[in-house]
Amino acid sequence: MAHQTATGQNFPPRVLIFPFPAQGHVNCMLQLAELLGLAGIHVTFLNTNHVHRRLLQHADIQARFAAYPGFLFRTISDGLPEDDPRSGNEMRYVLRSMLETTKPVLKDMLSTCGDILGSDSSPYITCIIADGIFGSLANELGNELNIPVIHFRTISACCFWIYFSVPDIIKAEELPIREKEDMDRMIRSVAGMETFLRCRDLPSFCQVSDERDPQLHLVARETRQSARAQSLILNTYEDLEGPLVSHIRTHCPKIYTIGPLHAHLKVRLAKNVSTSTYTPSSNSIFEVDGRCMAWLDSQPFKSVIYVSFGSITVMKRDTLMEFWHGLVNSNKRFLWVVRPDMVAGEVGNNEIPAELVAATRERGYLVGWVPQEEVLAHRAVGGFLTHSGWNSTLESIVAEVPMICWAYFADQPIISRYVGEVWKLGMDMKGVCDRKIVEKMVNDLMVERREDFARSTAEMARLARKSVNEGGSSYCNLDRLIADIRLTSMGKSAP
Ligand SMILES: O=c1ccn([C@@H]2O[C@H](COP(=O)(O)OP(=O)(O)O[C@H]3O[C@H](CO)[C@@H](O)[C@H](O)[C@H]3O)[C@@H](O)[C@H]2O)c(=O)[nH]1
Ligand SMILES: C[C@H]1CC[C@@H]2C(C(=O)O)=CO[C@@H](O)[C@@H]21
Repeated sequence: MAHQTATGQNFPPRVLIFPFPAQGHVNCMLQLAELLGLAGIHVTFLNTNHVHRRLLQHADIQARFAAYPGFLFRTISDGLPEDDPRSGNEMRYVLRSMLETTKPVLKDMLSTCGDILGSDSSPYITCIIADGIFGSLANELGNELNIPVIHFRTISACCFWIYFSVPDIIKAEELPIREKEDMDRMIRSVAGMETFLRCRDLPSFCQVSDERDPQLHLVARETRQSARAQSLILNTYEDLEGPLVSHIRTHCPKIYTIGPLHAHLKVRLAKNVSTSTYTPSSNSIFEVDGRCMAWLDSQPFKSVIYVSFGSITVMKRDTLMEFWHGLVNSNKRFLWVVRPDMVAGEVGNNEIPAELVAATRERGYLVGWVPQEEVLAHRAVGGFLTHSGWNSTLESIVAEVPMICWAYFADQPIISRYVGEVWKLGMDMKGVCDRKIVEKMVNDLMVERREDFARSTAEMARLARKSVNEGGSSYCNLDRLIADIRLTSMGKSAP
């Protein structure tokens, strides 16, 4: 369905997709972009210069997205110097910088979008799908320019709901957390989580000792902005987070749960005749090293624990060494992603003990970045030691791989609580890292409790597959989203 401008010309809808510039956000927003592209919607995907340069370097995005008529990549500055670290806790500064600098630039681009953000066949942005963490910025732009705004929040519904409930938690005097307080203290004021939410499970930005903490207020404020957007997209599925989504619906009535997006995309690509000749490939901003797949091929069935802490985590060398000793002492085979920028530079002894080197040579494999979906789907992988990023969690669920969760920051502590306590898909190590705990948990996951987890992971994966296949909740919700984008685009014309 095309929309008609004041001059009577017909153009297809054009959606501007604008992710926060981190792997976990860009990844699933590119998956959504591809799904919209498959439906014939024209997309302008707006990356920061930094992310776009890395995507061009490490992924085949240009060729892949050229298959979708009207698909455009455009870039914008994140306001930081090129050599800014953009990892670990520094990511908070990327967010701050963008909230401070992006709006006027983007407004300018949108006001002249016939040239900059559009193409001849669809010159105007008819709908904005912005990362929900840019909630206020997107809503303001939408209001000023009269463009409908949809938020896509790339975190789990459980984390979204806690951010949304921050005013209630403060009102109930359950935040802030006083110094030296018992982190096992229960938080009772988040609806639906009364029986299992402890201080230590709160997203890191909520674990504050001062209720005026700017980080706390930033995430709460941006999250609440989603109630003012036209609608909200979540990368989750009803059988996983339905009860939480119902709570969110009391404030944000129009929600599309369309995940797990990576599995959803696979289903829709397989159905599409014109794209069935190619398989979905990487959206990586790191160089993918696929050589570990041959190593996995030579390992026994479900014998390998896969270890990865995602794209942002930075840890001290001491923590890395605890993981390493724990993995080696578990006597299990391991495949471990150690990004070149993952270990915080520390002066000191950089020598690796001989027993670790020998054991790693015998039954381990260290690599800078892997094709994670393929790794998790490999028959040799029997467990995942993860930082509990939301994409990794969904990928593990779909692959039926049980998890050990070591949370680093942001939404990860609440995801790890859900994995361990609610969904029973693995064990929650939280932020503690001790070689004895690593060794014990790896053995529990891979041996002692293997059968229990095999049942729960198989069931949750079955429900995930059901949701993204024809007739499933995520499948139907995506169709609804596409229809709504077409409808709201009608009548939208030049700015
Ligand atoms: O060697 C690797 C390691 C990871 N990945 C992929 O990288 C993505 C990582 O995403 P995620 O697991 O969500 O972790 P982060 O990169 O840490 O993502 C950020 O964004 C997520 C979505 O908002 C949040 O849930 C996280 O807490 C936040 O840190 C996943 O798709 C992985 O498949 C690879 O392809 N190869
Ligand atoms: C650096 C973090 C700021 C917020 C982002 C986020 C979110 O709540 O949307 C989750 O984790 C991090 O990627 C982002």
